[in-house]
Amino acid sequence: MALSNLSLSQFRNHEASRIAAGARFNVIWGDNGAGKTNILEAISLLAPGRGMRRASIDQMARQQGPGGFAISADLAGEEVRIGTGTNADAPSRRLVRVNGAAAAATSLADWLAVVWLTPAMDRLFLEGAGGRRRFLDRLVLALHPAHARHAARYEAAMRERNRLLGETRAIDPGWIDALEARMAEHGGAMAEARADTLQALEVQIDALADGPFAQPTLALERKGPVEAGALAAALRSGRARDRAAGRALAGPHRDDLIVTMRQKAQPAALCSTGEQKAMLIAIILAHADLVAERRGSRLILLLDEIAAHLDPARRAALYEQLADRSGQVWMTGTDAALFEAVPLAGRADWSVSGGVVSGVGAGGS
Ligand SMILES: Nc1ncnc2c1ncn2[C@@H]1O[C@H](COP(=O)(O)OP(=O)(O)OP(=O)(O)O)[C@@H](O)[C@H]1O
Repeated sequence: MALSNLSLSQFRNHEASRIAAGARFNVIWGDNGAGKTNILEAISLLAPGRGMRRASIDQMARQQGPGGFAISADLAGEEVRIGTGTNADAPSRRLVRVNGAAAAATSLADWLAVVWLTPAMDRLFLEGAGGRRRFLDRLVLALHPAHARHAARYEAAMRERNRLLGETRAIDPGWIDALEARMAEHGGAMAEARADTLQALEVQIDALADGPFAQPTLALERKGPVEAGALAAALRSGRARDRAAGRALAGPHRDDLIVTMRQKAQPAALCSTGEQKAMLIAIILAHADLVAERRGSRLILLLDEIAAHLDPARRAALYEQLADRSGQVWMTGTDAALFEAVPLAGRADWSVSGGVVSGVGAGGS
């Protein structure tokens, strides 16, 4: 599975970019601000969620354009075209189409899995749990496409419960019971999918042992019970506390992914930037193996500025490891020389300047 015929129309600084993507590697280079990351962000929007920048959708249409934007791509070998975007008259409303028919954004996970590493993730282990949870959920989604639907329903029920608990007028307790039952059902499914993913990842990480990348150990820190019945009971008994806090204090929306470097038995936050990045790379390589084993080659990897913080030996090792796996990889950087060691088979290179993309042949040849 790979994206082909990627099209960006009025998206960020791209007026109309068409990319006849390489089946394995797409290497994008250009100066700062050229529009490289914008291409990866566009691809990330072909998956459920807010995309790799978590930007608000109404900032994405090209400022100098007519309003609204469109992104689409063919799924090679599937005769399916997926697309997303907005209309000028409703700039905050994300529309999704599969083969021309309107679809829910969560349904995109049925088609392909998109996982990314971005420079902002250099701080993943140093900042709050939200970023780590989102990273984990991206990995989970690739194995459990229904995770997006469960998360969306869980969050909708939680928001409604938070609102009701904040009301000063008397609320029918049956209404809150129903919302808690919904949170417990979908939250239980989320917890199960996360636990399954972590367990399976651990096995794949073991199999990577002695590779060039630091070995991470993954664990989940939870706030509250996991099993649906116990979660429902915890929500019920926690109403007064949650009312005072203004939000639900127990549930999978507060899970945290805890990463430790095996070799040094050291929390990721204490490791060097390069070691942290190496652990993230080990996780995504192990994850790529897992996805290939369970779902075939449905993975699209977006590696923004991937060469930063990697010495030439680790860079070469990464390209070699990626070449040994299936799935399509998109990489960006400011300098073509950073990608010399990327294999030429299935590779296409693109130079970007001022939002205009030019194909330059594999390896710049
Ligand atoms: N809605 C928009 N309309 C027009 N241009 C936009 C919009 N949003 C962002 N841009 C422009 O896109 C450019 C940034 O593109 P992008 O982030 O893809 O850069 P990049 O090539 O990855 O650069 P770097 O190497 O610095 O990360 C900036 O010039 C920014 O002004």
